[in-house]
Amino acid sequence: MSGDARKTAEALAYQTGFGNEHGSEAVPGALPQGRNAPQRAPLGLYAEQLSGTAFTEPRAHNRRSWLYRIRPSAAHPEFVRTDNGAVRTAPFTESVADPNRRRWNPLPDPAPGTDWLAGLWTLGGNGDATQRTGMAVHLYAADSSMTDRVFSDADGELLIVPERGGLLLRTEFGLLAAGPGEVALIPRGVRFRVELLDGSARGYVCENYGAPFQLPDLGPIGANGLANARDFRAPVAAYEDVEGPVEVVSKFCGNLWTATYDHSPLDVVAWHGNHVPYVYDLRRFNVIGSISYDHPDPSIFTVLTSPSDTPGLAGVDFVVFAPRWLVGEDTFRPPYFHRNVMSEYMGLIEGAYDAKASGFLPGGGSLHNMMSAHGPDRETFDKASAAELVPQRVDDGLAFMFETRWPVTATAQAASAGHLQRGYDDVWRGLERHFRG
Ligand SMILES: O=C(O)Cc1cc(O)ccc1O
Ligand SMILES: [Fe+2]
Repeated sequence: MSGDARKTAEALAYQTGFGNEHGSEAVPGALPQGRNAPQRAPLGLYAEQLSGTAFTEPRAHNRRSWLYRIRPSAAHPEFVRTDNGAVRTAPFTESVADPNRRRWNPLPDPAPGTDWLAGLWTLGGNGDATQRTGMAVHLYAADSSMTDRVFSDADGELLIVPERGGLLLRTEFGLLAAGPGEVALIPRGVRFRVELLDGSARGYVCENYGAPFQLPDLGPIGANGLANARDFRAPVAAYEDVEGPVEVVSKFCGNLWTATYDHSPLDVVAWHGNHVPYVYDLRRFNVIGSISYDHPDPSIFTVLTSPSDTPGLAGVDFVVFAPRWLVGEDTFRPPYFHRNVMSEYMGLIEGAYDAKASGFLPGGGSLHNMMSAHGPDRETFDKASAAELVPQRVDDGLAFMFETRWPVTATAQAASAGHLQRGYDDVWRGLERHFRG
């Protein structure tokens, strides 16, 4: 995008807090006071509710916003099917679920003229979007801004994890900028356009079909810690008053549908509510870990969780491995060998990850499915077993994990991708026998 977009991103204003009632008006007086739906909304605007949860869900989980817009969203022609590109949706039936450990290199560069939506490429997932359960892992690689088109996803919310290149997200609620090291959360159904701040962009997306992401409970940690609510930033209202054809692409039950509006649907002049997009800087994560011995389970690094109907069992957790100190005494400090009933997709935003000496690349990813054995590679094991246990700062990388209760089935394109690494099993080859009876 132009330098103008960069300047816009730098000048962005935000309001802070996760899950609270935000409100904003781009024009003074546009936001009704004391009621949601006055007989005539201020300034001739149309009032419209956007519900992210059922009307009747418990107050603590209820998500909805009221939008005050130039035209109601209902004023549109028929949606028709359009090419799904490389976007796939659960249930994933193209291939069988595979117990093998898998690792991918970054996506190849996109063809010139690929925008964020055209550059979305589904790796796999689980559940069923029509049942609002499960999740999908997507990657994106783009070299162009979306122009004259916007996207929204009825199938789930989108957690966007940039790895390269800043994104300017123009949403119904206003503007957000997210670059590498930050994440953006776009709630189900919210319309947005992605503009590139650095000429090209690459990253990951967790599409969460299930309950909206929330902050994890803190239990004995106390009232503060992990991702602090006040570090989430929501936009302030900013609207486009554009007459002319704008394509609205909507993902609905696994397919992309398109309708051409005669105006920009990013025409919300004021809004209030808690079904809102956010940006969060992962470097603000308050990392908590062991100050005595042993390597804690990575749940201690949970940024956001999508709960299921079983307490403690997440449809998907978003977990970050942020810079931290390791001080464990008589402890094997990197991630341990393990087999996990949960399935783990990992990505790398920059640098390296402390369980893998090589081969796990920024922009790449690994999939360790339900019960598949994994952990430190041989080189990491050998090094960490012999390391002198002085306090050690781990700050040479930023990795993350989408951890989900169901196995992840890869799409056909992921299972046969040219960038799928061959011989990943070999990283655990040569782990020597030390037991002498
Ligand atoms: O597999 C991984 O690298 C993720 C992970 C990290 C950790 O610190 C403990 C368990 C775990 O699954
Ligand atoms: Fe793991």
